[in-house]
Amino acid sequence: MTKLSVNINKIATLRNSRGGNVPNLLMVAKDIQDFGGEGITIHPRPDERHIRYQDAYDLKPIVHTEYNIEGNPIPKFIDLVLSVKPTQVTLVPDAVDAITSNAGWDTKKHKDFLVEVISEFKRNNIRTSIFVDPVEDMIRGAAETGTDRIELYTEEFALEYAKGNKDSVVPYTNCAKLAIDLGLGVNAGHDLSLDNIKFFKEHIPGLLEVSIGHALISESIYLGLENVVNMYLHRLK
Ligand SMILES: CC(=O)[C@@H](O)[C@H](O)COP(=O)(O)O
Ligand SMILES: NCC(=O)COP(=O)(O)O
Repeated sequence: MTKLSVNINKIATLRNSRGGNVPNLLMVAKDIQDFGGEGITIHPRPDERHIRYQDAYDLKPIVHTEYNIEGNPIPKFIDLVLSVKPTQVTLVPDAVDAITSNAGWDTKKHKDFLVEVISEFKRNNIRTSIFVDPVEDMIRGAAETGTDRIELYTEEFALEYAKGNKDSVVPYTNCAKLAIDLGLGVNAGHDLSLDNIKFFKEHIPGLLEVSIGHALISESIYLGLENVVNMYLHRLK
C-alpha cells in the first residue's frame, strides 16, 4: 500500500500572501485527513516563506495520521524536529536560496554528517528518510547512513513523463529494487501529479509513501480538495 501524504506548503504560501489566517492551515490539515489523506507533510524553510516554524508545533495535535517534516538539517531545523517529534523526518540538502528542492543528497560525500543526524533522530524514535536522486551509488550510500527510508526525487521523471518519455521511470524502478534489497523503505516525491502518479506507482515496487503538494493544491483549484485527495487515493490503490 502506498500512503498519500499531502504537502501543505502551498496553503501556507497563500495564507502568508495576505498576512492573516486565510486559508486556515490547521483547518486544511484537518480536512485533508477527514477526506482520506494518510499523512501531512510540511517543509519549513529558513526564511519561513510558507510554513513557519510555529506551524510545525501547532500542527502536532492536529495531525493524527502520519506527520512528515522535511528540510535541510541545519541546527534550527534539527531542534525543531526533536522538539515536535513527528512520525518521520525527511532530510533534504536544499540551499537557503533555492526556489524549491532541486537535488538529492550525495550520500557518499556527506556520509559522516548523515550518520550523525540520523542516529540522533532515531534515538528520539523519529523515522528517518533521505531525499536522493535515482542513482544506484547514492542508494548504496544511503544504506550506509542508517536511514530507515529514502525519498526518490521525482522531478526528472515528472518532466520526462510529461514529454512522453515513459522510460524515464526505469532508474527509479531499479533504485527502488536496490533499496529494498538493502533493507530500505521507499518514499517518493516532487512534481508528482494526477497525470503521472498511477504510472509511477505501477512501476515502483514497494512504494510506501508519496508526498505531493504543488500539483495537488493546483489541481484542487479546479476540482476541489476533497475530490482531488480521493482521485489520488484511487490512483494509488
Ligand atoms: C523535498 C521536496 O521534494 C520538495 O518538493 C518540497 O517538499 C517542496 O518544497 P517547496 O514547497 O518549498 O517547493
Ligand atoms: N517531498 C515532496 C513533497 O513534499 C511535495 O513536492 P511537490 O509535490 O510540492 O513537488
